[in-house]
Amino acid sequence: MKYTSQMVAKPYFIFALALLAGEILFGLILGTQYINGDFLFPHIPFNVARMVHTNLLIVLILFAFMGATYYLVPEESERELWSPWLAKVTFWIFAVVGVMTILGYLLVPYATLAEVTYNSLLPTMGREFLEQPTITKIGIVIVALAFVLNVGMTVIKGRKTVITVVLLTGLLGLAVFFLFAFYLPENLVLDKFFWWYVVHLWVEGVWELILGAILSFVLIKVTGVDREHIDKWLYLIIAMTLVSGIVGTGHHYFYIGTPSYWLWIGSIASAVEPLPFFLMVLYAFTMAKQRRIDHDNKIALTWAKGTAVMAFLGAGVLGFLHTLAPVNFYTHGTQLTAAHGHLAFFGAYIMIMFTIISYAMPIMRGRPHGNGPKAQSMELKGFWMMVIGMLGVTAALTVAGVIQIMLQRWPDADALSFMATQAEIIPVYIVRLVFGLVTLAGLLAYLYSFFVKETAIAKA
Ligand code: HEM
Ligand code: HEM
Ligand SMILES: [Fe+2]
Repeated sequence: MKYTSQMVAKPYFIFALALLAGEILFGLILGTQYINGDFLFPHIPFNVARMVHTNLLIVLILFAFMGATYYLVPEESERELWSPWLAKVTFWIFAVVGVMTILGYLLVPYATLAEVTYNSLLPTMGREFLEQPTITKIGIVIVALAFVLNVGMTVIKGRKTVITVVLLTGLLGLAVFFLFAFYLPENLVLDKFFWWYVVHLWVEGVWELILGAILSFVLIKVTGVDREHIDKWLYLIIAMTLVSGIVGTGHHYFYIGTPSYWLWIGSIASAVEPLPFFLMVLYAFTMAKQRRIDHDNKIALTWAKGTAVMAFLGAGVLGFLHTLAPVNFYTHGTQLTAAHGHLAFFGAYIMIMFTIISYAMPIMRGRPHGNGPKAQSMELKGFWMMVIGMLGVTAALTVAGVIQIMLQRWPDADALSFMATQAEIIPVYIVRLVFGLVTLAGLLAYLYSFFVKETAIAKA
């Protein structure tokens, strides 16, 4: 490791992985409740489990982004982090606030939680992904400000690279767009309109910049390809992202009470959105092919290539599937949406976390050449089990979505109700649950790889 302050990334990565285990566990609870609605009722009702599942997902990604940033920014800027102390303090603030919030969801009825946290003073609660009590949201803003300050000062005082500039732009965007979480108009259409400013402009806008920057950092390190080469690709990818992704927000404004011009704008702009994801696949594989060095950490490159492919499948292919207005008319809010949501989040943002951890963690543990072959082979098992597990979950949800549309949405007369339709799909939900268990087994194999001991001749 070049700079000692890079070590602050470690607790962020470890905590993110712990949260991931919790997230998947709650996914399995939800998946079981789809088959038996009374499972764990009244202790953990579906709506609470769902909130915990999705909130853990968002928070763990934020921890992973922060860890990745703290690791790569000193190395890119060629100087120590501006304030390692601040990075440690914000870790603990964020971790405590996060854990308290999740416990709040689980232990107190949501309405009571809103009451005791004075949601009435500044109402922000009650919307998907943004369920956090207002005080938690304020905590997130404080942590984000301290984080951006710390990283910003490091970048400004050090060497500026395309990677750090793109990363910082993405992080600033993340913080700015989160402010829309504090705006809760009474009008439901306006509420939804601005809700997407957070949700869409994060995952299909500024987070993609963060994704591109982290991917580029790891690719430079493990392939040894010239920085100039990497920079050109990164510019192209982020330009395509911003051109398509910002106006592409329109694909959420089709049938929610917004003007009808969004049907055209949203369809056309978002149809271009798969392009940057496709470029990422070309990018990762071209860099791997043109590599100048054979890094011993093979598995990190596997994760990098895997991220590009799975993000393209989840966001690009499954996103495009329902992004044109006439199609979305039938698919909106069905299991097809959930299929896309799962593979896109996993492929892009969970896998990029594994990519950077796979590269950085061995170095932070005193193994500059990566883990030994035994640990890497165990990690590879985890890779494939998680990838197959999530592809299976997604495939099952896609089938479930098609059945749902045919029974509930398509017929003009005799359409089944929502609940009657769900009852028909139960066999498919059993398949989903099985693949969910494969995903969990994959995560356990992955975590186990951290504890694999190498025999003496391991490093040839
Ligand atoms: C890292 C892996 C996972 C990620 C990234 C993930 C992501 C998500 C996301 C984004 C949503 C919200 C979907 C939407 O609003 O359309 C969601 C909901 C859900 N997830 Fe997951 N999930 C993961 C693992 C799992 C697993 C393993 C299962 C079960 C086997 C599962 C079951 C569910 C269920 C049942 C819902 C609620 C869907 C509904 O409201 O009908 N998830 N998950
Ligand atoms: C990594 C990037 C992406 C992530 C993490 C992501 C995630 C999600 C999630 C979780 C939802 C469900 C939100 C909700 O209603 O609760 C959603 C909806 C949607 N996404 Fe994505 N997405 C990504 C990229 C894309 C791309 C590139 C496209 C288009 C090409 C796209 C098209 C859509 C559409 C049309 C919907 C609305 C579905 C509906 O009407 O029910 N997404 N996305
Ligand atoms: Fe979107």
